[in-house]
Amino acid sequence: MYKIKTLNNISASGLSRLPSERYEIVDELEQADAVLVRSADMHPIELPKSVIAVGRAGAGTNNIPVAKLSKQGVVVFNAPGANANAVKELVLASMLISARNLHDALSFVSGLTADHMEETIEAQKKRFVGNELSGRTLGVVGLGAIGVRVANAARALGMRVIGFDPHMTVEGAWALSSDVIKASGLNELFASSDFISFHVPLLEGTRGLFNTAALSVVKSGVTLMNFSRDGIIDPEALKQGLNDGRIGRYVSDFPKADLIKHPRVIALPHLGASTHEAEENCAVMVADQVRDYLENGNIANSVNFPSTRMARGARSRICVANLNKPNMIGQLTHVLGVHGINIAQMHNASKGENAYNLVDVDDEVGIELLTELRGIDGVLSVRLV
Ligand SMILES: NC(=O)C1=CN([C@@H]2O[C@H](COP(=O)(O)OP(=O)(O)OC[C@H]3O[C@@H](n4cnc5c(N)ncnc54)[C@H](O)[C@@H]3O)[C@@H](O)[C@H]2O)C=CC1
Ligand SMILES: O=C(O)CCC(=O)C(=O)O
Repeated sequence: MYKIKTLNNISASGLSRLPSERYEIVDELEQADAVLVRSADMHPIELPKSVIAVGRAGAGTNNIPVAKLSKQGVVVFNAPGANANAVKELVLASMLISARNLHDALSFVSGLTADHMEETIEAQKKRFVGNELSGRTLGVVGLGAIGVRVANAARALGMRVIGFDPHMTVEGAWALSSDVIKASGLNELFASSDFISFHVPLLEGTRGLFNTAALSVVKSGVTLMNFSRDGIIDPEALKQGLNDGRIGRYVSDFPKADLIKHPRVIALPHLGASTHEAEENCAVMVADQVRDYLENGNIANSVNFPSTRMARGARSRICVANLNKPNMIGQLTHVLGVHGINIAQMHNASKGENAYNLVDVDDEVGIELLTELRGIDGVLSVRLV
């Protein structure tokens, strides 16, 4: 029986992919083989040795100590693109809310009384006159699963779209509307946009991507949309821009106590991926991936280990995670040879500092062999499935 611990609400459709004859959702982390998580902060959590996989039912993995888990051979999965449409739709909503002053208009109406209501509305509506999106420029920072969808949807609304992503994938480039202008750098994007939307992961290189230097080049009154992570926007630059009006609106999915009441701020409670569809898509994708890893050792959409898949072709499968350094395969196969084990089929792949091997064998595999494999310098984990 595999034991799964959930650290957040995981959609029932996802959990139903783990059949109850073979899977149990447990209360105690100490018993778990795998963890399913959304936004819970896992940095302070010490995972027990029993946990071999973490499935993030979402895109961002900055809430997970990925580098530390890699050293323990724990495979971290996410669900790339599974919630991208939900975020795209909220970005479109936030552009419309900002451009038509809907946030202020709604609170104006909710403060009205029945007395002279119609006259008051007709007299006051000029306070909320807005702009149309068509013809305005949207800058998209990060053209991955979400950014590409946002850029294409904005083009369909008649906007001019300029994008920046130094590491764009070939798939992303194929999916992006050919009308989207490629910015030569962030400054060009910042200087020419009426709306700027951020869709990058929070990494050391993206922390404070929007800072005082960026503020000095933006168009006055620009709308910033942050559905990425709080750390992407430098707090001092943000406050300065909001107070002097260079930032006309800041729409954020990551509210900060000192800014939630600021008249130029529209703060949402991290709602980007909160649709039934996205929650289901993410949970199903990540549950399937974790299941295939637990049962077959296959890896798909891991952020720390390479995608590695091999159809089952023999009696037993040995799964070895190791550091990506010379002579690891030589040492593994040597140990198998010493134990008289013939390899039926084998697959090796690497990703950054880590590598992973699936080794199918027809002979019986004893505990001594597994212990010897675990003893090889650079081996992170060994499993028999
Ligand atoms: N508000 C919410 O509920 C949600 C927020 N997110 C956030 O959005 C982020 C992006 O999500 P996806 O588009 O699904 O991820 P993705 O991995 O498909 O796309 C991220 C893109 O950012 C690009 N990038 C990285 N560094 C960059 C830089 N310095 N400048 C420009 N581009 C850069 C990458 O090349 C990649 O194409 C996630 O990491 C997460 O933090 C994602 C889903 C829901
Ligand atoms: O699960 C959620 O609601 C958060 C989604 C998110 O931020 C992400 O996928 O990166």
